[in-house]
Amino acid sequence: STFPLNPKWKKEDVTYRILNYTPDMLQDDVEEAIAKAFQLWSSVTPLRFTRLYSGEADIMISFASGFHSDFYSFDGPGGTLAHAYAPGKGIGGDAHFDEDENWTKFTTYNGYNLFLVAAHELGHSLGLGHSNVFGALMYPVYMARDTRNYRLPQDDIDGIQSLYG
Ligand SMILES: O=C1CC=C(NS(=O)(=O)c2ccc(-c3ccccc3)cc2)CC1=O
Ligand SMILES: [Zn+2]
Repeated sequence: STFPLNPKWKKEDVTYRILNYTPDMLQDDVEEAIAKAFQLWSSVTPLRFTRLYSGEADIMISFASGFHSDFYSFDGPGGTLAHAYAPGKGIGGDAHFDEDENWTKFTTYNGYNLFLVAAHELGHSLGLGHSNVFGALMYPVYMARDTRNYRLPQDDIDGIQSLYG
């Protein structure tokens, strides 16, 4: 399902920028997790994602804790892990990750896999809502799973292609 009014990017070239980093991971691992999350979506759509290193990108990615100058403050460890805004100007498309979580590149049970959570949140940044299909990437419950050669579930492919196919 998609957000009401079905906002989507009206272009195929979408830019992103990583504004800051979590101390939980190597910067290279953060950049790789984000790039791989974007690749999941670009591999099944005409969308192309370009990383910017300054200025205003469509999708601004940041780590923050507690209040971080939007209306959805984070809540410390646990609870909300991240949130993202549907496509649009300004904060539209942006994705925020709760720095009070333990972010990891591995599939462990005492941390959240950044690639997996980013892939989910970027689904929202592209206009997807939640799926009711258990195991779908856009299913609203985080489940640790092997991410080494993770493939986008069919429900998520159908969802994104209904917007950008
Ligand atoms: O858009 C939002 C806002 C906050 C939510 N709660 S969350 O931050 O605890 C969250 C829960 C599950 C996920 C998730 C689901 C499937 C795969 C990867 C992550 C991401 C964030 C759920 C969510 O998707
Ligand atoms: Zn979600």
